Amino acid sequence: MEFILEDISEAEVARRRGVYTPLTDTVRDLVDAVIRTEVSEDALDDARRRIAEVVADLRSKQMDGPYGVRHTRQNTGMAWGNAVIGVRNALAPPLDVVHVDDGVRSDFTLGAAYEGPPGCVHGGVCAMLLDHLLGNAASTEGPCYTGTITIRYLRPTRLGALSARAWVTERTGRKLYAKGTISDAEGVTCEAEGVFIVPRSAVDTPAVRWSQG
Ligand SMILES: CCCCCCCCCCCC(=O)SCCNC(=O)CCNC(=O)[C@H](O)C(C)(C)COP(=O)(O)OP(=O)(O)OC[C@H]1O[C@@H](n2cnc3c(N)ncnc32)[C@H](O)[C@@H]1OP(=O)(O)O
Repeated sequence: MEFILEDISEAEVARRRGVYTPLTDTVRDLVDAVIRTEVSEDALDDARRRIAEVVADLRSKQMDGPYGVRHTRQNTGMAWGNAVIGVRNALAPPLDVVHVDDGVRSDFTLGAAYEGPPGCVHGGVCAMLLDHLLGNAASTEGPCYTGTITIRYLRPTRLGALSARAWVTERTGRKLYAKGTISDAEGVTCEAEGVFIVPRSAVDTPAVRWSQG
């Protein structure tokens, strides 16, 4: 696992973000539209053909593997393929994670693409978001990885406007213990606790700032 130096200015990071964000937002909109469309089957076939053309255009010049986790010389992180926060990943809600006094928080909306039980968020999606947030809270001094995480689902999390927070409760050597919650307007729907570990191999890694560029 290697972090990649993207040797560009902060202004260039912002410029690229401005280019990719609307594209990813449109693809996210496409995913929602496909789930909820009720147009005729002929219209669906026509849509499929036009979308396939766009896919072929995008594939005409492509990197070999995943985007990776990049960072600038100023240590701004560019995890743009990330499943939770990726600027270029339409599968990501995406979460905009904000650092607060006691950890991190994020306000976000989950739509039809995240459904598990009827009208509710898939439990695995809740786990993924909490894993990221707890990991982000624990990664303030450098990257750390989930060792063990436990989720307790207190009641169904309805699709719609949600917020989440995470904070570190304890540190022992390379192990950071963190907790977090997802809440709707009525309060906490699920909570998590986990152990996040700064891997031996990462001790010499330059501390990438664990926030999005
Ligand atoms: C740019 C914006 C992005 C911003 C993004 C920021 C947030 C990103 C968060 C993403 C979170 C993820 O999804 S991370 C991806 C999912 N996680 C992974 O893939 C991790 C896979 N596992 C590993 O790589 C490894 O097993 C590690 C790193 C977890 C541990 O390896 P290690 O470094 O060799 O650790 P080791 O010396 O054996 O053990 C150190 C101590 O940790 C304990 N320990 C070891 N493994 C575990 C474990 N699974 N659960 C509990 N505790 C454990 C040991 O007992 C020991 O305790 P003691 O004897 O010292 O008491």
